[in-house]
Formats: sequence, structure tokens, C-alpha cells
Amino acid sequence: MSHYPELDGIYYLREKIGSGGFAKVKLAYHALTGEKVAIKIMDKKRLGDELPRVTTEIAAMKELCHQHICKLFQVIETETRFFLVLEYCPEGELFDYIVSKDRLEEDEARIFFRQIISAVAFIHKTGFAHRDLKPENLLLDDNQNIKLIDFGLCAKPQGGMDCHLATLCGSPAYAAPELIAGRQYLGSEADLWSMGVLLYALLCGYLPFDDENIAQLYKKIKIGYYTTPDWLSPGSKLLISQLLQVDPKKRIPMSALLNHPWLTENIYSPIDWESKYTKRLDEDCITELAVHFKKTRKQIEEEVSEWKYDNLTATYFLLLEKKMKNKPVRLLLKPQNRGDRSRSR
Ligand SMILES: Cn1cc(Br)cc1C(=O)Nc1[nH]nc2c1CN(C(=O)N[C@H](CN1CCCC1)c1ccccc1)C21CC1
Repeated sequence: MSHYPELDGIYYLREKIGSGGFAKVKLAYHALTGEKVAIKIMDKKRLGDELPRVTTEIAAMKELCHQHICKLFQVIETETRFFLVLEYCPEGELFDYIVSKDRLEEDEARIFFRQIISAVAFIHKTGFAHRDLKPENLLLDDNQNIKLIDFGLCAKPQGGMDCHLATLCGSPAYAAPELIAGRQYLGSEADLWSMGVLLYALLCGYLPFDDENIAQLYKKIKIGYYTTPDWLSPGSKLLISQLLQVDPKKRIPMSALLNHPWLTENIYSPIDWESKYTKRLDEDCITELAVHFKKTRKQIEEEVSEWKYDNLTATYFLLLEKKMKNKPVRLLLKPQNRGDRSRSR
């Protein structure tokens, strides 16, 4: 297990929980709060010309504070590496959950899909598009709530949300026809197509467009031909067809999704896309930080408000996490890891 001096005394690293191309993710404990986090470690050399994706991801995640988006707590950059300290989701990927249950019942799929729409609507309202929506990028927290991850491909077009994008990116099976045709496209419209593929995967347990031959796959996507199993309800089939429209202008817009009959069935409330996070600082967290660092509340408030995504930002956010989980809003006197049960104060 390699040792990272930059994390000493701040985070206690545990086992690896994910590894992708040029990054790996490790479980860790935040020394001061004892809270679990997931640290995404990226090697700059191995990133090569993918480096801009990391700066994109960091910039996006700093703006995207939402209950269904995996939270960024801290960024540590050295000359050779990036460490992104992110929210830990103990139930893993939605992908594995669907596979384990073969496919989901309509009401369970509805709950997940409402949370996914809440996250994507928030991203679009904030001027971003995710562009890589798929079950592998949707994690589950300890209450089986959705947390969206991997913003390395997201885009915030300079000209705002109606400015066209050109780069072909994301995963083929979830990519919109206009993206595959290499035409200019709107990130938000491409996200809506991917959500159609996602909803199909949730309800059926397999993909609407699939082919081991990539050219064949692209052909199927471009004509938008897919079949639905007869046991799928008419309401599900209708919503899927409204999302899997080849012509992006015919695709159901996000605004119509928020109170769509299939999505409000048995729930009767429109989807709430607003973030539960407020910019207002939490009194209890500020107090605990002031006591611990022996500073005035005003000093702490000013420092936290700079949102430097340093140790202080992480400690503030993790105290807030503890409060949201009805745990005591307390910092551990001497940093300790999970094993040590000694009472702090
Ligand atoms: C798989 N698993 C099982 C359990 Br139990 C917990 C987990 C788990 O991964 N939890 C978890 N919490 N927080 C995170 C994770 C994984 N994770 C991730 O960011 N995971 C992604 C997964 N991508 C999906 C498609 C390609 C890679 C990743 C990105 C780069 C390298 C490795 C992994 C974060 C940091 C945000």
C-alpha cells in the first residue's frame, strides 16, 4: 500500500474501493471528525492530456452542492498528484444493485429515477451538462439514496446552456444519436437521451441499444430502434419513448419531466430539484470549529466562507454531515482512527 505524506494525520487511508484508467479511489477516515470519505487519487503523469478533465471535474464539483450529487470536501494538489476527497457511498454502484436484482420493480425504479432527475435538473439549472450518465456513475449512500459522480466529462459551455458542444464523449451505449452523428449538440438534450437509456436499464435490467460491434451499435442508436418487453407498463413505455426521441427537439424537456404522470404516480408531488445545501453557515459547526481552533466565531466564519476546499472546508462539511446524520457535532480532541473508541471530551 503506497504511502502519501500529504495525507498524514489528516486522513487515515484504508482499502482501495475502485480503480479506473488513470485514477484509483480509496476509503479513508478523516482524523478530526472520524467520518469516512472516498479519496480519488490521480497521478498527473499518467493523466497526460486528460489533465484538463480533472480541473473540469474540480471546478464543476465545487459549484454542484446537492443532496443527490457526490460531495467534494477537499482538493489536495502536489506536483505529481491530485487527491479529491469525496463523499463515501457505502452501498456502491447502482449498476451492481440492478444486476443483483435482475431488474427493478416500477415503484423502486421510480424513486431512483426521481432522484436522478433531481440531480440532473440541478446540474442543468446551474449551467452544466454531465454527458456521461450511466448506472456506473450513480452510487448509493447508506440510505439507498442516489449520488451522482464522475464529472470529468461534464461541460459548462461558455455561451451558456444553449451553446452547442462538439466533443464526442461518454459511453457509447448511453450516447445520444446527435452525439454519435458527430453533429453539434446541446449537452442538456444529450443528458435527457442518456436518462432514457438509464430508465430502460432500471426497468428491464438490460440495455435498449446493444451490440458487440460498435458500428452496429451506432446504427441502432442513430435510427433509435429498440424493443420493449410486453410486461413493461404502458406508462413506462410512454416515458421511455418520450426520452428516446432521435430528434433532440422532440425529446421531452426537463421542465415536463419534473411533474410527469409516471414520475408522480402514487407520489403526487413534483420532483424537487433544488439543493438542500444553503450557502448560510451552520451555527453549531462554526462554534465547534471556533472552540477547537481557539479562534473567534467571526474569524472562523470568514475563513470558512473563502471555500478554499482545504482542511478547514473539509472539516466544516464533515461536521455538517455528522449533524445531518444526528451525530454529535464534535471534533475529536486528538485525531484518532476508527479503531480507537476512547471518548472525545
Ligand atoms: C464500489 N463500492 C462498493 C462499496 Br461497498 C463502496 C463502493 C464505492 O465505490 N464507493 C464510493 N464512494 N465514493 C466514491 C465511491 C467510488 N467513487 C468513484 O469516483 N468511483 C469512480 C467509478 N467510475 C465509474 C465508471 C468508471 C469509474 C472511479 C473513478 C476513477 C477511478 C476509480 C473509480 C467515489 C469517489 C466518488
